Amino acid sequence: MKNKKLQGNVRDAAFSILWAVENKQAYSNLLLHQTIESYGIAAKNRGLLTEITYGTLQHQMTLDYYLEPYLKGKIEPWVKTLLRLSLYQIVYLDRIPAHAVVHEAVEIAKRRGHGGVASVVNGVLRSVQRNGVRSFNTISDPYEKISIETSHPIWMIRRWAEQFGLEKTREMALENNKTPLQTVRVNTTRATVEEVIEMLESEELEAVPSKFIPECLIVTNGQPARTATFEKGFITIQDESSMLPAYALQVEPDMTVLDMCAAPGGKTTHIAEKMNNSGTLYALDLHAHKVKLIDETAKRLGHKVIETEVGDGKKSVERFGEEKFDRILVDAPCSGLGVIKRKPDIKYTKKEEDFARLQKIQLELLDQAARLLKEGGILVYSTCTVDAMENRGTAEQFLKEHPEMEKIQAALPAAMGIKHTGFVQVFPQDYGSDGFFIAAFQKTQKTATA
Ligand SMILES: C[S@@+](CC[C@H](N)C(=O)[O-])C[C@H]1O[C@@H](n2cnc3c(N)ncnc32)[C@H](O)[C@@H]1O
Repeated sequence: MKNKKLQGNVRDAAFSILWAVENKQAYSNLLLHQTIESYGIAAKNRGLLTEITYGTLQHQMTLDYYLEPYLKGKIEPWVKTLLRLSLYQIVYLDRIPAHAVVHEAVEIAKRRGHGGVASVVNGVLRSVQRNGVRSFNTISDPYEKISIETSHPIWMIRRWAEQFGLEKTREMALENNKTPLQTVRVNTTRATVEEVIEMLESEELEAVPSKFIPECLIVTNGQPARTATFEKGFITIQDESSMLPAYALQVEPDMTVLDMCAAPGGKTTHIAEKMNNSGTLYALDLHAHKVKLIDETAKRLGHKVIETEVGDGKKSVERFGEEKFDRILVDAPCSGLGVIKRKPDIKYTKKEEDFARLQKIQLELLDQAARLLKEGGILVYSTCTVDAMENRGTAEQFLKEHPEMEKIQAALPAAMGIKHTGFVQVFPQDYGSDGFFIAAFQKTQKTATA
C-alpha cells in the first residue's frame, strides 16, 4: 500500500487510524487526536471522523460478516479495512448517500493502491448496495449470534454468559456499541453545580445534573474539554462510575490518604475535593509521564493536598511503612472491559489469559494496601472492568489471605439504588456509565506481622 494521505479528507483520515490500530496495535483514542492535527481536519468534520472511526471499530466483526459473501479470492488487509469503513457508512449512517461513500472509497483505493484495487472496491460496495446485507437469523449458536451481531469476540461472550447469564450479556454487548455519555464532575471546592451549569451555558454548552451523583453533570451539547470553565478548573472530565470510589472511601478532612494507582488523577482530585483540600493525599503511580498529568490536573483545579510520587505500589510498604493511612484506594490496572464503549479496540486486543496476570498484580497491590492501612481504616478496590474472576474473584481471594480485613458495604450515593452485599458490579447498561467494580474493606485489627 502506498502511503499517500489526502490532507483534510475525513475518510482517508479514518482509514489511516483504523489501519494503524489494526497493523501497529495503536490506540484509537490517542490516534484520533493526533490525526485531527496531522490531517488538518476542519472543526465541522471532527464529529464525522470520530463517528466513522469508532463506529467501524465497534462493528468490525459484524461488518466482516456482512462483507464475507462478497469477497472473492484473496484480498489485501488494508483493502479490507477500507471496505469495512465504507460499509459502515452505508449500513449505519443514514445521512451519507451510498454513492458518495463508494466514490470516496474508490478514490482512496486508487491513490493508495492502483486501478485494479479500485475496481475490486467499487465492485464489492456496489454489490452490497444492490443485494443488501445478510441477516443473523441463520446463526443457530446463541453465543455466536450475539458475538457477530454486537461484534464482540466469542470467548468474551461465552465468558460473560457463564458469569452473568445470556440476557445480561446481550444487553451489555448492545450497550457497548452506543455512544458514551459526556459527563463532567464539578469542582465543588470552587463553585456550586448550579453556577457551573450557568458557566457552561454562557459558553453555549448544554448540561443537566445527573440523577445519581450530585456533583456530576451530563453534557448534552458541546465539548466541555474546550471550554474556559474547564481551563479555569471548575470541572473535570470524568465518567460517572469513576466518581464512585471517592464516595466509597468515606474520606474526611485532615485524614492521611493514599491513592495507589492514581494517574491521570481523576479519582485523586475527586478525593481531594471530598477532603475539602485539608489533610494529606499521596498519589502514586508507576509511570513518571502519567504522574505529570496528575500534577497538571491538580494545579488546574487548585488542589493543595495532593503529593504526587512516581513509585511501584507493590513496594509501597517499603516506602511508607506499615499502618500509616486512614484510607487507601487501589484503582487497579485492569482488563478495562467496562470501557469498551469509549475504547472499542479493547474488544479485539484483550486475551483471556490476561485476567489471571492482572489478578496477580491486583492481589499484590491489595496486599500492600492492607499492611499500609491503620486499624479501623478503609480500603477501596476498584476496576473499570466487567469480569467475575478479576473483580469478585480478586476481592474474595484477598479476604481469604487477610483475616484482619472485613468486607463492608461501599458507601455509594443513595440515588443509585444499589442493593448490594459488599461488592458492587456496575454494568454499562445499568446507568449508561462505564462498567465498574467496587469493593470496600475495613481493617479490624493490626497486621499480624507489624
Ligand atoms: C485504572 S488506572 C488508574 C486511573 C486513576 N485512578 C484515575 O482515576 O485517573 C491504573 C493505573 O495504575 C498504574 N499502575 C500500574 N501498575 C502499578 C504499580 N505497580 N504501582 C503503581 N501504579 C501502577 C498505571 O500506570 C495506571 O495509571
